Amino acid sequence: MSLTERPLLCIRQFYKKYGEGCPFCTSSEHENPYMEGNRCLECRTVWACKDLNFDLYQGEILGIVGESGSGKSTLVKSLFLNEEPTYGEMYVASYQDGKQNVFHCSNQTKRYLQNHELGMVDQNPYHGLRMDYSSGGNIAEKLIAADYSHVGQMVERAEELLEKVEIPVSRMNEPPRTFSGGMQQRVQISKALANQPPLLLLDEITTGLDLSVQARVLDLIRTIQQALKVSMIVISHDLSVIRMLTDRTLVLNQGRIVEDGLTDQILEDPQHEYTQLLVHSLL
Ligand SMILES: Nc1ncnc2c1ncn2[C@@H]1O[C@H](COP(=O)(O)OP(=O)(O)OP(=O)(O)O)[C@@H](O)[C@H]1O
Repeated sequence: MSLTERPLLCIRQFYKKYGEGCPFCTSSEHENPYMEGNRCLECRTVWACKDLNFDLYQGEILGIVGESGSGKSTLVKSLFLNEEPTYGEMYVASYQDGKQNVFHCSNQTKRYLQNHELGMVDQNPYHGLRMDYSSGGNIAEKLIAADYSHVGQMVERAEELLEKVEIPVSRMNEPPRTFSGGMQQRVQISKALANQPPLLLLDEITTGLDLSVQARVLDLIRTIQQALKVSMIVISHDLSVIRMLTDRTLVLNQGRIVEDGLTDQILEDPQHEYTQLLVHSLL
């Protein structure tokens, strides 16, 4: 894969706390005696993400792996601009030449970025789709948000997208609630791709699916990535998903990045004790 020199996305000094914080837990020391995991024993604030820094390059698939509670969902919600970080910077190369911290933008600008620059597939299709709209209607909603107005063009684009995710176009008028879990995830993927975002966020997208259905969804993601060269961030607790999809991986533990590197290297020769436990399935 050829990576351009300039990252598509930069995250700097990203922090998210739930709670007020206190002088005991705001210390940046790694071995803070007032902390139990990511929770402050004094004020009970949870530091869900602490000092995260990373870049994502054009066409790259970056994995973020960690056990339950390590901060993955908190991070991805902020990357999709649905949640304010406590502190931090996010730069998107295609917006203001990558010079504006988008966390500080107005809500209107954040909506613009969600509609034009970002796509998100939620672990729960009930959060990502309107279950009572038709599948085509779900895609049309995203197309309208991305400034499409011509009905014929929207129908054509919805058909094209459903074909891409292997949903029969004949089922375009059916609501996702009548679909299987794997089909619902595929409708979510087609909706997320509708505005041709340069960056797609995938949050635990195979959770709750049968193994064979999981394999089909993962295959589809790979095919789409190869065809469209869209950059992706894949959040998962499942190393087989990370192994199958990603080029590079960040390992999150209690809100901090404890290891990062090429996925193959991390899986074959993990350096950090936590990654070693994760890789050897001891967590
Ligand atoms: N709204 C909230 N209020 C308080 N604490 C929260 C809130 N949301 C998340 N947390 C805490 O932040 C930490 C990180 O949670 P997060 O959901 O980001 O983890 P995760 O890695 O995505 O876990 P999972 O895989 O189980 O979804 C956890 O300790 C969680 O309890």
